[in-house]
Amino acid sequence: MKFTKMHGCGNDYIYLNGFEIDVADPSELAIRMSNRNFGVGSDGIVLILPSEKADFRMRMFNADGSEAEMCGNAIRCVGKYVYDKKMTDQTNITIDTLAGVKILDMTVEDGQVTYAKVDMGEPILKAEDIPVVSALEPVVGEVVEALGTAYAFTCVSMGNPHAITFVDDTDHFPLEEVGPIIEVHEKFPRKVNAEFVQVVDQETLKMRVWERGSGETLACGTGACATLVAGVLNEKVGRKATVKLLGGDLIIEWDEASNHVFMSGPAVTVFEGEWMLG
Ligand SMILES: N[C@H](CCC[C@H](N)C(=O)O)C(=O)O
Repeated sequence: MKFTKMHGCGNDYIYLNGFEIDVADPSELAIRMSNRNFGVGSDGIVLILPSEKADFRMRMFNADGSEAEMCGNAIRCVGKYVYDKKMTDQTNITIDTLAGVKILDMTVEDGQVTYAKVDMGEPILKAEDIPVVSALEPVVGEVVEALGTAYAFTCVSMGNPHAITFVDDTDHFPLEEVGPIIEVHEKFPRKVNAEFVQVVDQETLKMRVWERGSGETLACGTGACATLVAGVLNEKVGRKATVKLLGGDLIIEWDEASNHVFMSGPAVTVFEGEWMLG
């Protein structure tokens, strides 16, 4: 089975063409292909599929096999995939996801997509829709304890759940210890992606992320969007900022008039491969 390895800011996935192959159990396949020793190695897999509602549809599975509602870094790569492989000749396309239909505006250089701006839709702020067990509305300052420390989280969904807290120094934050505890905390009925954010200035945030189902990744597109929203709700940043991640930078804007969040960032194809393990 052919696959394409791509990444957005180092958040790397394996892309499978659902127009050509049929994957019987994508959850099980995600676990095997994502394994960095016995498989290809990735943060998960992404299926590119036909759609009745949009130009294409995507399904995304984390490294643990769980299916996520949406993936920001992956959707930019899906746009690149379908354009570069001439499945479309349009640079403005729509992609259906479990979080709804998203609109991409792609940049082409030398005949290939290098960058995309994605309309990620409106942030979801009601506790029950995120979901998070909280009496707060919006959920700003929900305290969650981990290893004896009380963290004040702001919770936002971009179709998938995020919990954001602000720290002094992301480079030296014990993410490997704290992240897994927050991910599965009882306050998050569908688990959560946990973002740890350092404010550099009114237009710049540094973020590390412990992703639901994948652990620490080098970047999280939906997480960067949720982080910007949390930054605005906490009056720490303006409505447009650069989110600096371990794997690269994303430009995020929460447009006041439309209430939509826009994410801009790169998409890279690393290699094409052949999966031999069934
Ligand atoms: N782990 C996430 C899905 C991938 C999100 C992230 N990689 C992105 O770029 O948005 C979740 O279970 O909600």
